[in-house]
Amino acid sequence: MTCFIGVDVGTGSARAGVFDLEGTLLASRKHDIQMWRALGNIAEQSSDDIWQAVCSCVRGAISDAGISPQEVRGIGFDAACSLVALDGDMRPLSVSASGDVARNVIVWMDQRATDQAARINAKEYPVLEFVGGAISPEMQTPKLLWLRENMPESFAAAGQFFDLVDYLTWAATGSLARSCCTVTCKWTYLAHEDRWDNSYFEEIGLRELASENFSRIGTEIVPPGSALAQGLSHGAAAQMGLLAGIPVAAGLIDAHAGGIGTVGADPERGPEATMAYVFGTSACTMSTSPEAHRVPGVWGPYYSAMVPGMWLSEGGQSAAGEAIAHLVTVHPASAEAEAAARAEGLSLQTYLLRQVDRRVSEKSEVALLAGARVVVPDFLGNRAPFADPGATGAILGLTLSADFEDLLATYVAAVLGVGYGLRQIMQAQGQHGVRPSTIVVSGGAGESDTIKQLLADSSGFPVLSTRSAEPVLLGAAMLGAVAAGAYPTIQSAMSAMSSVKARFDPSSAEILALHQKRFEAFEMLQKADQTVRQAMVALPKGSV
Ligand SMILES: Nc1ncnc2c1ncn2[C@@H]1O[C@H](COP(=O)(O)OP(=O)(O)O)[C@@H](O)[C@H]1O
Ligand SMILES: O=C(CO)[C@@H](O)[C@@H](O)COP(=O)(O)O
Repeated sequence: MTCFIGVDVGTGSARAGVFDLEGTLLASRKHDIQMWRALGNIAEQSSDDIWQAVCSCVRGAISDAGISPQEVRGIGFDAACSLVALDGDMRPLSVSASGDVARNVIVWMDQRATDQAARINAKEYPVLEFVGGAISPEMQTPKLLWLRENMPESFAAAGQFFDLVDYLTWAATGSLARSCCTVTCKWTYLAHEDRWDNSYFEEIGLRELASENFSRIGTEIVPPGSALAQGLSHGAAAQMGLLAGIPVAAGLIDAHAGGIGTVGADPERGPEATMAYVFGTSACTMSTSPEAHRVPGVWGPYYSAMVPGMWLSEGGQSAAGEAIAHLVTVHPASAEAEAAARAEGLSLQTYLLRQVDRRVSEKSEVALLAGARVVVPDFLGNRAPFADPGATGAILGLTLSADFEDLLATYVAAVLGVGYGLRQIMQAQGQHGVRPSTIVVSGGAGESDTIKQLLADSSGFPVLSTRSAEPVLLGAAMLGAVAAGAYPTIQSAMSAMSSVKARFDPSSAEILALHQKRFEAFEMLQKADQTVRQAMVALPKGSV
């Protein structure tokens, strides 16, 4: 048999899947990864912990698939866009105020660099035109500047700074090559001109990186799917239970792997008409077009960062699945629901979804269970379309009810809030020429048909699901298949390995009218958040 392995490292877990040449999933494994959180939206991880989780998943998936290591012909990686620091001997280098060497990863959602991002955005650097008009504190150059300013010894001692997926491919092969996807989307590399912008680094305060010719952040920039070095190293092969020398592909950011794993599923429409919605801890909208579109607040346009040769516009919601998880966990009925979920061997969210399904005859009627509760899930700021990292979450329609039905109302309202955020991004993109006609969903929070119907109704766009239950992992495996030469291009792997399974059209006019009203309430509440925050800034320090 000819098999490919896809590895996906999200915010909360690492997963590995074994796929055949047609993209059928033979087996997968998941392993949670550790995260340290602290006040001020600090979020740190350990690259060693992540690597161990990856190796354990790969070993487990091969064993579950019942295949021999000889049958694995290629391996591809994707990961959330966290920043990894290694010292001159390529060992973990702490990025943490705790000094703990294990904490050498600044997670993408960490907002320590908010001031640095604001200072960068106060000037009109040309590179900002290729990140939606404003750099986000989630991206790497503000984070590097934070390190330079707050931990100068660590900054100086660093041997390499990697985006997480480039770290993983280095750990697998020893190659220091960076994927064009990571450096373009998160590090301000200008892929359409094949260059870094020296003056940007010199002016923002990262002069050293430019004067060393970018040797610590990437000098060899390669397309995703390129075969790296001599393939899997002996050391990595032993840890994964694979053969040394298997082709290893340059990787993708996780959202982009979700895009590759889904947007080719409908070959008649093509990637341009189909937008990927990758709904996990965060949510990302991935739209491609042959020409560059500048959409304020939507990241990009990024050249060749997802589908080769196409421009990418990337909208996002920093807290999506995470916002839903947060709200249901803090609800008074959560302990009771957790216990019931545990008894059925389900996660709390899956249990709630099953309970919701039991209460309606049509999926679209689930929206009625939210009653007058409206949620704005901007708990980690608003990534798109407002590029406002200071935005906060809001909830309307609270009463003294604290029972299970009230928890279900909060759950449904939170899912719909994510859907209305998606609708706002679609509207903003549409005004600037990015107009996909359907949305294809991937990610752990978007797996169920009920959620897909709610997304179709709340956004107003038809939603597709793919045959693969694990499209993000599939996207990573496609990279492995391309690196192995099983497919000549990513596009050919996309159309051969994925296909559409089902379509969810927006529901009846009556249901859509309900969503229109709820969307208007959502926007009112979001506006109130902006107004209140502006008022708070005017108050004397310490009074709030
Ligand atoms: N039924 C559900 N309803 C809502 N959210 C869900 C559901 N199932 C999982 N999630 C959310 O999906 C997220 C995990 O998705 P996943 O794609 O694995 O994330 P990541 O790749 O970011 O680690 C979590 O935030 C979890 O709370
Ligand atoms: O920022 C990006 C994509 O650009 C993601 O890596 C980030 O949102 C994290 O994604 P997940 O929520 O872990 O799937």
